[in-house]
Amino acid sequence: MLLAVKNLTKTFGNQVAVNDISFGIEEAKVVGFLGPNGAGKSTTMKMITGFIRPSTGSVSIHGIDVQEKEYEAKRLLGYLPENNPLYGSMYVRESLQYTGKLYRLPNLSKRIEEVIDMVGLGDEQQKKIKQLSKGYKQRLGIAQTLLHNPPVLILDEPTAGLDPNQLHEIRNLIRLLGQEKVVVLSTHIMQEVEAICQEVIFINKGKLVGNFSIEKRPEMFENKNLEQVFYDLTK
Ligand SMILES: Nc1ncnc2c1ncn2[C@@H]1O[C@H](COP(=O)(O)OP(=O)(O)OP(=O)(O)O)[C@@H](O)[C@H]1O
Repeated sequence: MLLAVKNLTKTFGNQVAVNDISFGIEEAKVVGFLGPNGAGKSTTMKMITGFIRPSTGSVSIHGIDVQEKEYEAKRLLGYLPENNPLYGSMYVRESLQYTGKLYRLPNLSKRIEEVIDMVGLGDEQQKKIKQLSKGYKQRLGIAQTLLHNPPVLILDEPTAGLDPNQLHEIRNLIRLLGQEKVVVLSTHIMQEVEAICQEVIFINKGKLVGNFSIEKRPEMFENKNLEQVFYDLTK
């Protein structure tokens, strides 16, 4: 199993933000992680990536437990948090060098060239991060998640706030990445899910309420579109 999430629960005080969520992903694909505001998506993603500890439950990547073997597991994961924090005063390349050094990557310059090319940052690579538009900041965020070439990517709202052209390009990139990696992404745009995801996971009020392949939607939900399915599963 590339990604196995078992009985994950997170409580904050007396609020249960994530309530006994389990799922597994066996092969490279793009999986949409969907649910209303406050459903527990970001909290689940933070637990998957070892960013916060679950109250109970476990996550493993390629069989490596994220809590027990944090550093080993993190090498297999790329994480783009919501509102990805970046150092505005760093240059684009400098920030990739910094991330690459944290991972102690060999042949770092060559790898930086590759990811700059992959995410389409070429024309902006000489700039300082604070000079980049939102779309290019997202591209840099994705470049950072790709640098160590992990088999699992967790992307929290990677297309939020992008213009239509940037949306198109970032979606194409995610689709391409999904051919060789597990990509779990959260989004509120159902058209985006139809366009790039092979599987969806719905959560509502901290609980998993649906997990199915996009292909099966018509037969499972009487030809309802994904927005109607979203409404039915989370109302
Ligand atoms: N550090 C925290 N302390 C207390 N409550 C928190 C904390 N982080 C999240 N929560 C609560 O947990 C619940 C789930 O939040 P989460 O951010 O995971 O939802 P989400 O599905 O990602 O929402 P959105 O779509 O709005 O980003 C919310 O009620 C939120 O207020």
